[in-house]
Formats: sequence, structure tokens, C-alpha cells
Amino acid sequence: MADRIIRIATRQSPLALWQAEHVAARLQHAFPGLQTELVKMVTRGDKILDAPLAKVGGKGLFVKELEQGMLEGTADIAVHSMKDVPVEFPEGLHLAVILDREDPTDAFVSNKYRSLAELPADARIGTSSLRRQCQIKEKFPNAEILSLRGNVNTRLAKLDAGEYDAIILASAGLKRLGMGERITAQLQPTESLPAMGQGAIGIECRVDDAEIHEYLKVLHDEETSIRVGAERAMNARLNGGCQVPIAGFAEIKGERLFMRGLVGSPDGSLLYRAEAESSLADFEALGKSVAEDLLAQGADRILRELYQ
Ligand SMILES: NCc1[nH]cc(CCC(=O)O)c1CC(=O)O
Repeated sequence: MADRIIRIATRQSPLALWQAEHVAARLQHAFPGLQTELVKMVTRGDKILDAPLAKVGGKGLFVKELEQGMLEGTADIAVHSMKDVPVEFPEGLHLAVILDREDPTDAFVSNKYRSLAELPADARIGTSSLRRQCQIKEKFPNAEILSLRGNVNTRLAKLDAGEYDAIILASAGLKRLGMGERITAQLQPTESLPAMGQGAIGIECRVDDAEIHEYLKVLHDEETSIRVGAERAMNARLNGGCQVPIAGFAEIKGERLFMRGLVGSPDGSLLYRAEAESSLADFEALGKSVAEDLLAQGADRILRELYQ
């Protein structure tokens, strides 16, 4: 088994490369002698930087080209941020493992204010995520939401140039890139409920590649798989992608799984929230029930409007 070379498809942002190299290092640690090779690719999501993600549309914006590589045989596995992975896969590919989760919170980053609570009512806030936008706008209806695309360094540079009073981005990305000290405040799930899969890395591969599955098994993290499994089940029921204001976050406490979900209108005027708990084994049903609750409250109206 140790003679194989595993070709790892990855995007080229510093965070994507960190994640791919992390996977390579962990595989090599578990299987000394195993060779790995990064196959660097550019996705549509990387190319379209001038439009807010919400307007670009389409699912799998950051994964399609990587999937094509695996289907064509130029790569064996693809390393993804679970947040960017659609609930459905192309024929012949699937999610093999989910790794342990980094900090799942959203980070409040500012050079002027120490916390969300200190922000003035008309603050200029950088984010291109409708999920973050609707939660900020609920608390700060007069805040100005400004587009914030690009990799983590680009986003911080724009903040440092004075374009925003504060920006919101994933804590996990900052921590992985060694910039955890830039996090001014970690937003609690009650302040900014994270996206499905935020902070977790997943690996996709060809369904029929039995040997690869043997290698990947060592990376599996049971708790993260359960949590992200519940979150993805919620998104699947809501038909959600990265361009809709949906949040889903599950936590394990003892033998129980607690889940919170949210669907909001982009302007923050209407937010539906739901929460429920279950045994760990029932994670899929839990995610689905939180979605059903949100739909029963009226979330389907928001979603239908956005998909038009
Ligand atoms: N949608 C882009 C994306 N996909 C994953 C991360 C961060 C890392 C993670 O959540 O694992 C980000 C950037 C962000 O949300 O600020």
C-alpha cells in the first residue's frame, strides 16, 4: 500500500493550500513512505472576484473543477472546506471523510472597535455572506454592508486600508493561517450562527477507489462527522447553497446532539430560528427536523424569493 502516490486536488488560495498540505502531512505521518502530490486548480469561485457570491450563483462554485479532475483521473482526492461542499455529488464521487473541526465561529475583526457591541449604528461592515449580513442587519439595521471577496490576506488588507469599520470572516481560516491574533472577538453562535460545515475539512474521492478509502479512514473524526452530518441534512432539506442566508450549527454535549438553524432575509428584517436535540445516532433526522421547523415558520417564502 505504501508505494502509491496520492494526487491531491486543491484550490490555490493560501487557506486551500494549507488544508491540502495538512492532509498530505497527516497521511504521510500515518503511512510513512506514502507519496503525495498537490494538483493545484482554479475554480469559478476563484475567478469571479468582483461580484458578491450571492449574485454569482450556482452550487459547487469552489469544488466543480476539482471534481472534474478526479473524474478525468488527474487527481485522486480533493480537499475541501466542508462549507463549500454541496450536499449532492456528481455520479462516481462522494465524500469519504470529514476531519476534526477547527474553531467553527465567525470572527469579528476590527482595528477600531473591540466587539460587536461597540459598533456605531451606521458602521461599515465587510462581508459577502448573506448569512452574516442578515444576522448583522438584524442587530444593526442602519449598518452599511460592503462587499468583501478574495482570500484571507486580501480581506485583511482591505480592512487595514480603512475600507470598513469591521469585517466578519471565519475564525478557522485565520487560525489555520497563523493569523489568529487578528481575531478581535469570536462571535458566539447567538450573535452569528455559523454556516453548515464551517471550520471542517472534508475529502472527496472516487466511490470505486477502494485503496484510497483505506488511507483516508485514519483521518475520520466521528464527532465532527455527526455534527456536520446534521448540518448538511438541514441544508439538504432547505436546498441551501453558499449564496443563501442559511445558518446551521450542531454541538455535542455528552450523549446528546444540539442543533440550531436560521434562515433570514438579507436585509435582516425577518429571521426564523429553530432548535432541537436528539441522540447522536439520529443526526440526520435532527437536521431535517430543524429545517422542517424553519419551513413551517415561513422560511420557504424567503428561500423561494431568493431562488427566483
Ligand atoms: N466561503 C468561503 C470559505 N470557505 C471556507 C472558509 C473558511 C474556512 C472554514 O470555514 O473552514 C471560507 C472563508 C470565510 O468564510 O471567511
